[in-house]
Amino acid sequence: MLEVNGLTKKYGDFAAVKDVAFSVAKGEIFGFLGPNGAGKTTTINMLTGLAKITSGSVNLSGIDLTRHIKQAQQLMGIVPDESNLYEELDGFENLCFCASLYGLEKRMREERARHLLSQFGLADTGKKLFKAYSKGMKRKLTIAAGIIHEPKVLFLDEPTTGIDVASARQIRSLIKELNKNGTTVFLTTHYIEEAERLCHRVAFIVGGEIVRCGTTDELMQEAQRESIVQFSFDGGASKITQVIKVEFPDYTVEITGDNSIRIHSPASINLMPFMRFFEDNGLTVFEAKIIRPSLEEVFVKVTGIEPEKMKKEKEGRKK
Ligand SMILES: Nc1ncnc2c1ncn2[C@@H]1O[C@H](COP(=O)(O)OP(=O)(O)OP(=O)(O)O)[C@@H](O)[C@H]1O
Repeated sequence: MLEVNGLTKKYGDFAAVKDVAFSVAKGEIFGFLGPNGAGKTTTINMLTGLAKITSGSVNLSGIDLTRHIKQAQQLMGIVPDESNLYEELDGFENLCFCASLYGLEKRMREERARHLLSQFGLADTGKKLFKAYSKGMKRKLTIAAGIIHEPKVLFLDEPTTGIDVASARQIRSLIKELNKNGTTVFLTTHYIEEAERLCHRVAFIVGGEIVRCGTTDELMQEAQRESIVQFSFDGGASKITQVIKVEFPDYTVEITGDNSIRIHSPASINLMPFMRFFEDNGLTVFEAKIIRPSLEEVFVKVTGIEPEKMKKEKEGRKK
């Protein structure tokens, strides 16, 4: 759906985005994750025709963006981080106006506007002026406006930054729903949990460069230095630990609760011998869970950037 090669943006001598390459498949949610000033907005602006490309190529569904931007924009929904809607129009009017820009006829645009207001939980506020909306409501209406013409690809710049937790959760599930219904999504975020929960594939961007790119599973494998399995069972953990250490001397055993332990190994762990062992010792296993590293661990390992710092910087700036 989207093929990007050698994408570069220079402001004078300063390269904000350097030789970036990636592709997004149809039906994917692809995320750009990075700290302040990493080049996320600059990239999304180039991909959507809002900023001039210094060099490189972008191909959207077979259309060369540098040559046919208007044609490509028909396929795009664009949701900037700062809303571009009109303060003096109400919710319904804003949506109808956006629909008219895409050439939808009156009956169709009113139908779409009503449908979207209801889908985004804004049906009661359709007659309220945009300037009277809360931040969360503003963001939701801006997203609704971005999909008024049912785009094939939706570009979202920091969709949940600076809004309340409940609205952010609602927006994430709306994005998932849109994606389930066939919309390909490209988003930027500085929230690691958001990238982990929402995206099929993620690129880490730092200093204008992609430093890693892959599915969340692929990225996590990199931080996986050992295999870990957690067993929960109906017996005392400390007592059985001594026996396990004798029976399985090659594994490290860690007590994680009164009735749970973790087995660590540099190689992959075969569960069956452990299940048999618990059974032979008269214990019932409730759960055997493979413990994986989080995307946060991977991000810190690859970039050396502390996620909390990244979040605080951003939240501070938005206030
Ligand atoms: N118009 C401009 N002129 C000069 N430099 C710019 C301009 N716009 C952005 N930059 C610089 O380009 C770099 C990337 O900025 P960009 O806004 O793309 O980062 P970002 O990852 O979106 O950051 P944030 O999360 O803070 O929005 C930054 O160093 C920024 O200062």
